[in-house]
Amino acid sequence: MKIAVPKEIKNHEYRVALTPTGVRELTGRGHHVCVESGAGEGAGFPDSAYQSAGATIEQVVEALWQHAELILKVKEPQPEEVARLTPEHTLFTYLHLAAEQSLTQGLMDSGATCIAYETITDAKGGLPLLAPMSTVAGRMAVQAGAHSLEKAQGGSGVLLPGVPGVSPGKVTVIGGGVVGENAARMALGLGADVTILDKSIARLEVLDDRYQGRIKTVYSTADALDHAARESDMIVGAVLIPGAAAPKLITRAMLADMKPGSVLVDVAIDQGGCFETSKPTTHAEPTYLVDGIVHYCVANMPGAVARTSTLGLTNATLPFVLALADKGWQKALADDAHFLPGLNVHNGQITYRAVAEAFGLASVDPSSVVGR
Ligand SMILES: NC(=O)C1=CN([C@@H]2O[C@H](COP(=O)(O)OP(=O)(O)OC[C@H]3O[C@@H](n4cnc5c(N)ncnc54)[C@H](O)[C@@H]3O)[C@@H](O)[C@H]2O)C=CC1
Ligand SMILES: CC(=O)C(=O)O
Ligand SMILES: [Mg+2]
Repeated sequence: MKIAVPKEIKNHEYRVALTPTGVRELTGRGHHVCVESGAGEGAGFPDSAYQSAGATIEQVVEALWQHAELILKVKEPQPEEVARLTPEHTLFTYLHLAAEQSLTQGLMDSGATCIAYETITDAKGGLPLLAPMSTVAGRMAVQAGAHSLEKAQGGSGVLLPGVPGVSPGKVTVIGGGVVGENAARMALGLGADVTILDKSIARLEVLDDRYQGRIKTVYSTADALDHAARESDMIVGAVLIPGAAAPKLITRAMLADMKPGSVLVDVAIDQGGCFETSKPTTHAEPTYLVDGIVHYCVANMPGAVARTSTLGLTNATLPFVLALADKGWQKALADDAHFLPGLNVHNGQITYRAVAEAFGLASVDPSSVVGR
């Protein structure tokens, strides 16, 4: 199969979808891999490393897309990339469509087959291609939030660990999944006073057992959210309803109850964000103020630590990439009930129900598309 790896073009996105190690696996099976010149540079992989692994290097981005059957990316396609997609392409990348109607429409109009990393499942009920980047984003959320608490960043001037004689800062994490647990772990390590809110009692039980009371767990209700807004120095938004738009849990009215200079870190921004006042920001300008509250809403947080993130992401994606290359998308998805929910758009139709529901559109069952 002809496989293409473009250089990512989103603001400050330095990850790459395939490492030279992955190229070696693919070329060893007889596939042809073409990498855009400089695609791996930001993650520490020069063109020469890809060439040594058997890839060809392409300087002209249009030619790279034109000759490809399978396109491997990291971030959702940007408008100029959507314009390059055709019905002959299979695209494998993060999509987060429920947050972006124009992208969804663009992918439908392209006729391409679009498979999202973030809706592939596993036998344990997890999201194995989202989890490594959620781990990174969760760990980064607290360092980004702690920096945002500094006065020069518009923050309240609270140091999360406190000092002897001064109480630590309070961190509330809404959603105790992969992002939430990793954020809480970092906040705990810094010495903050940490609380996790979740709708899942089963998940709160796991966290309570794992952290033996060092992290407080609270069932997420409107009252609990009000309390969190009043008391917290930092709130991390980490909820997910797979494939769907995030619920708005902290409203604009609640900002008035927060301490001035407190910080909201909305990691769930890639699914539209879980705070009413969130809007996507970039690494170039990561924060903004609303009613005196600092908002950090970067939608590609792991891109900033591209070396670690690329290695973590590609470890998880490689088995799926190999299946797509060896079998073609239809058989690869038909053979694997956990890979199948990755299919979001095919031949102009939405094949993931929560995405269609977000826009009041119809969806088709992915099984019917792959003949499963
Ligand atoms: N901004 C960025 O750079 C990145 C963002 N993310 C995003 O972070 C979000 C979280 O991802 P994961 O932790 O992997 O998901 P997860 O599925 O592991 O955890 C989500 C948790 O939210 C809980 N939840 C759902 N609705 C809730 C509600 N109303 N109140 C309280 N808890 C609720 C669930 O019970 C679950 O425990 C996703 O939107 C994901 O796409 C992930 C990686 C990078
Ligand atoms: C999950 C995601 O959107 C990211 O890693 O950028
Ligand atoms: Mg996005």
